[in-house]
Amino acid sequence: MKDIKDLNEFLGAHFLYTYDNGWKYEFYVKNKNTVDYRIHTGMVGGRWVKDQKADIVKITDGVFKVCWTEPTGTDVSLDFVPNENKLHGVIFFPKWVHEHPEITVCFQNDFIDVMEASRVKYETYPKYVVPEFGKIFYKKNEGINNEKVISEAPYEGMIEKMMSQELAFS
Ligand SMILES: C=Cc1ccc(O)c(O)c1
Repeated sequence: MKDIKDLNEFLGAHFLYTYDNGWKYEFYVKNKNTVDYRIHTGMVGGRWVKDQKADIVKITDGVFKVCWTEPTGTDVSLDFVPNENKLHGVIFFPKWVHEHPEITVCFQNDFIDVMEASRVKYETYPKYVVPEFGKIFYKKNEGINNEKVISEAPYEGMIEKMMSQELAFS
């Protein structure tokens, strides 16, 4: 991906990054109000989501904010600085996700009813807030509404496989 400046260049971006706490995430900016993501490692490693509605804006040249609230009650705010291969993310987990992360480790789209029932059944407060810087180690524009970018569950070795395929095709 070349250096980008405007929102239209951010749409379609596909990123892999590692937060400073070691958590590895994959993120696809599917279109102007939708994201897909996969969580490779961390408290909810194994979770993946398609078609999450989000607010996506340009803050200034080359700096973009993406934020949303999830069916679990988790709120997320991400600031991407792709030209510097970095981001800052804040995840606001409800108490229940911190205490029962395994309930959310699934393809969420097939379990929206479980997420909504859990957020009613279990406690929300105090929230578990995780603010972290992260380093982007892969970035590519895949075009908008590309269903192939995030299309299967994360598994051990997936990132290494993706990176080796990328090298082979570059
Ligand atoms: C909880 C979802 C999510 C997705 C992508 C990220 O980078 C996050 O920090 C959280």
